[in-house]
Amino acid sequence: MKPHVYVACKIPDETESYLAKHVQYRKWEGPGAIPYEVLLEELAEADGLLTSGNKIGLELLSRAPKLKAVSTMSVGYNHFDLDAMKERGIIGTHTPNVLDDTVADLILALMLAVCRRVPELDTYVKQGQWKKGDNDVLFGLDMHHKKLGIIGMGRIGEAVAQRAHFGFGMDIVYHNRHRKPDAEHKFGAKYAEMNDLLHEADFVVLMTPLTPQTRHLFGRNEFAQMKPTGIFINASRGPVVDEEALTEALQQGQIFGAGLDVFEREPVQPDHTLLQLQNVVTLPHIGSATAQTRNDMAMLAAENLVSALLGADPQNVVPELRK
Ligand SMILES: NC(=O)c1ccc[n+]([C@@H]2O[C@H](COP(=O)([O-])OP(=O)(O)OC[C@H]3O[C@@H](n4cnc5c(N)ncnc54)[C@H](O)[C@@H]3O)[C@@H](O)[C@H]2O)c1
Ligand SMILES: O=C(O)[C@H](O)CO
Repeated sequence: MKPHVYVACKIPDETESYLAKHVQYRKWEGPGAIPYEVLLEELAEADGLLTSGNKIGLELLSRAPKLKAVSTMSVGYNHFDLDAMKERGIIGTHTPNVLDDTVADLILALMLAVCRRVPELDTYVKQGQWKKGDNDVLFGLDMHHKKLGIIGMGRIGEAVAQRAHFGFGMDIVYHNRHRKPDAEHKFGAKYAEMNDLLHEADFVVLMTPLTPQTRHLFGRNEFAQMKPTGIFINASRGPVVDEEALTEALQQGQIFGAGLDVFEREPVQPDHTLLQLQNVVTLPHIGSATAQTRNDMAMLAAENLVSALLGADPQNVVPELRK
C-alpha cells in the first residue's frame, strides 16, 4: 500500500506527477489558504503532509494519529513546533539551497530600490510631477563601494555578500551565531559584534531565522545605533523586528529608509503605518517567488516527503530534528 499524503499548498503539475508515482495523495484545491479545520479533518488518515507554512503544533499532531513526516516547501521552519514534533518522532524537512540565489537577487533589488528611491520616483513620473529644474530633491544614496552589514551570514546571507562584494565593490561586515571563516576568505567579510556592525554599516541586511532567540532581535536600541543615512532590509521573518521601533526610526529620520519583504502579521493591512511612509519599500513576502525556483522548491519538498515515508534518508531534515 502506498502511503497517504495530504498536499496543503499549491504545487506544479510536474510535482504532482512525481507524487502520484510514489504515494496516494489528496490536495487542497483552494481558493486561498486551507482553513485550519479542513486541514485537521484531512490529516485524520494521512501519513505525510506537504505544506508551505501551516502551524505544526500539538493540536494538529493530536488530530493526525498516523502522521510520520511533514515536509515544508520553504527553507524557514518557524511554523514547526520542534518539541512537539520531536516528542512524536515526526520527520520534519525543509528546502534549503535551491532558493538562495533567487532570494539574494530580491534583497539586492530592495537595497537598490530604497537607496535610489525607485518606487517613489516611478510614482513621481507617472503622476506627471516631472518638471524641468527639479533635481536635488530627487537625489538618492549610492550603493556601490559602501559598507554592507549582514546579520545572519548563512546560505542566503552569503549569496547576498557575494553579489554585493563582487558586483558593487561593497565591503562586507557580518554578525552571526558562529564565525564563518569561509565567507571571510571569499568576500573579505569581517566579523563584528552587533553594535559595532550597526555603527559602521551603510546597509544592514537581516537574514537570521525566526527563533525564540531572534524574536524582536531588532528594536529601538538597534535602530538608534544605525547611521542617519543607514538603510535597513528585512527579508527574514517579520517578528525578528519590532515594527513599532522601525516605524519610529523611519518617522524620526534615525535611518534613511527600509526595504521589507516580511511583516510581523501577514498579509500586512493596507492601513499599517509603515505602508504610509515614503521611505519604505514593501513586498508581499515574495523572496523565493520565481516560477523556476518555486518549481524547484516544490519538487525538493516532494522528494523529501517521499524519502521520509518510504524509509530512505531524506536529505533535508531540519537540524533540530536530525537523529
Ligand atoms: N523572504 C523570503 O521569501 C525568504 C526566503 C527564504 C528564507 N527566508 C528566511 O531567511 C532565513 C535564513 O535562510 P538561510 O537559508 O540563509 O538560513 P541559514 O540557516 O543558512 O542562515 C541563517 C544564519 O543565521 C544565523 N543565526 C541564527 N540565529 C542567530 C542569532 N541569534 N544571531 C546571529 N545570527 C544568527 C545562523 O548561524 C545562520 O548562519 C530563513 O530561516 C527564512 O526565515 C525568507
Ligand atoms: O522560508 C522560505 O522559504 C520563504 O520565506 C518562503 O516561505
